[in-house]
Amino acid sequence: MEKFMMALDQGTTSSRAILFDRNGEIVEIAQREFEQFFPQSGWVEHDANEIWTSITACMAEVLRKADVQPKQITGIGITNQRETTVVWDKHTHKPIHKAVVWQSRQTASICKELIDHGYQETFHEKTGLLLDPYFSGTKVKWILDHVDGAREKAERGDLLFGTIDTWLIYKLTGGKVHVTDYSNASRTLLFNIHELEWDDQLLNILDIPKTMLPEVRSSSEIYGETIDYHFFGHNIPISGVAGDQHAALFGQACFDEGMVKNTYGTGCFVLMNTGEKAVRSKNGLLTTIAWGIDGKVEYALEGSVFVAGSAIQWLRDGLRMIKSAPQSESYATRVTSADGVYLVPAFVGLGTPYWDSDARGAMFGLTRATQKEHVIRATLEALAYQTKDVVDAMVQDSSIDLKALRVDGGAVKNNFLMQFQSDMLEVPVERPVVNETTALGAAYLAGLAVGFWESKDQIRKQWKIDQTFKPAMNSQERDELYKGWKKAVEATRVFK
Ligand SMILES: Nc1ncnc2c1ncn2[C@@H]1O[C@H](COP(=O)(O)OP(=O)(O)O)[C@@H](O)[C@H]1O
Ligand SMILES: O=P(O)(O)OC[C@H](O)CO
Repeated sequence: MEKFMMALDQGTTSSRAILFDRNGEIVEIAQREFEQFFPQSGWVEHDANEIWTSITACMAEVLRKADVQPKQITGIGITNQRETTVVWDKHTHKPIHKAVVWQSRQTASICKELIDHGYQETFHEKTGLLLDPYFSGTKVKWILDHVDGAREKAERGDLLFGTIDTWLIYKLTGGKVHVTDYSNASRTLLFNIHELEWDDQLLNILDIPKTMLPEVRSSSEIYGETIDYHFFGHNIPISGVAGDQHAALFGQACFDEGMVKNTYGTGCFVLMNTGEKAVRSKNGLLTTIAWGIDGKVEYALEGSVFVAGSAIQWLRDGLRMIKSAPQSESYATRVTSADGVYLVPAFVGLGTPYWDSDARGAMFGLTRATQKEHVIRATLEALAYQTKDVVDAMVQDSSIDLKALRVDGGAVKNNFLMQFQSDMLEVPVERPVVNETTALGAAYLAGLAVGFWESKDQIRKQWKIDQTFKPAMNSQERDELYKGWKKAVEATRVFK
């Protein structure tokens, strides 16, 4: 009987269940979108129960579509939108508030207060992160401060906290297992990434009881089994967990120090493997745990760009210049340049390396000759410029020269973007055959723990290139274009 691994990829806008075979190839996919809640300007929330039901629906659907029985699933790997925060009652298993999503800015004033108290350095030193509403710690505090009676319940030990991986494992195991992995813990602002434990000082500052926190485990081991009624009478081991960007780094087989991947989805997330060294950034990068496996953790440097593919959605839904995201490519290639137009998509502020949450989007260089083709091209180019900003910071911080960039995510189908990216970075851009690298990474982590795959070497061999884009632009043109981008970003930041 043929066996498979199942990956659950719980993303910001949709949930997916994907079956992989032993070659790391996709057998079947099921996907469900779920509702986004925007209760106030800048706030983003999800219904954690809807996330759970979307996942169980995907699990059932993928088995049905592939005509695969639960007993053919050797293990489950979970990967998730990171930082998004759920707090639930451990007796009823019910969330006490909507999940506060990573994009949500509702804890901006908590962060500002902590910065004013001079805590930035303490948090940065211990967690590798910044005091920004992006991370979970201040979201947990916000829920405890805002939900009636929550703090008393938390202090009595009745509430549990989890990122989405933790929430899904808890539900899949019928409330038996409350765990997370190193990669997800390293995004909470509560975890000491050097000592590898929850940090009492940070918990005190944020007033979060330790009893709420999950146990932190490696990214590849058996955490527990699904209870049988979720799986039609069969218990399946859950054996791999990683945050989605970390799983993508793993799925791209970036196992060696200096290897870099960029995922072009809603945002762009660039991660560089820095091996067993936690490199401290001087340029606004985050230091994060890539994964824990084989008894040790490895680290990564990360640059987070908040708006990337969502700028293409804005061209489609906001400006109505295109009918679909792929159409952006044909418009962009109808002109030979953006003709001096720059679009800075700082719609929710700027992430790495600027960390300017007050910046807002802007367009520069317009003339009477500007056409929509130029605007569309400038928007695609902005994804590549933002990536270059991050990669330049990474090279400086790590003193490692970039040899190639491995890419994945929805927007990498855009050949114009990939070529322009290679031109800007002056290195080959490598697009793999399997674009669902995040899910593949989770499947690999889970598969290694249950012997479905033998070793990282085997995985390395399974990684295959679909297309390599090589730099073709002359250096003077490139430097001039990039100089214009830098000027545009500066001007954007002045206008607030
Ligand atoms: N051909 C394309 N060119 C440019 N952008 C694209 C293209 N296809 C998809 N996208 C963008 O990619 C994003 C979807 O990628 P995906 O990896 O599914 O994102 P996420 O996991 O963040 O939801 C969308 O924001 C969409 O605008
Ligand atoms: O759900 P995605 O793919 O947009 O990823 C979200 C990131 O994990 C946020 O840090």
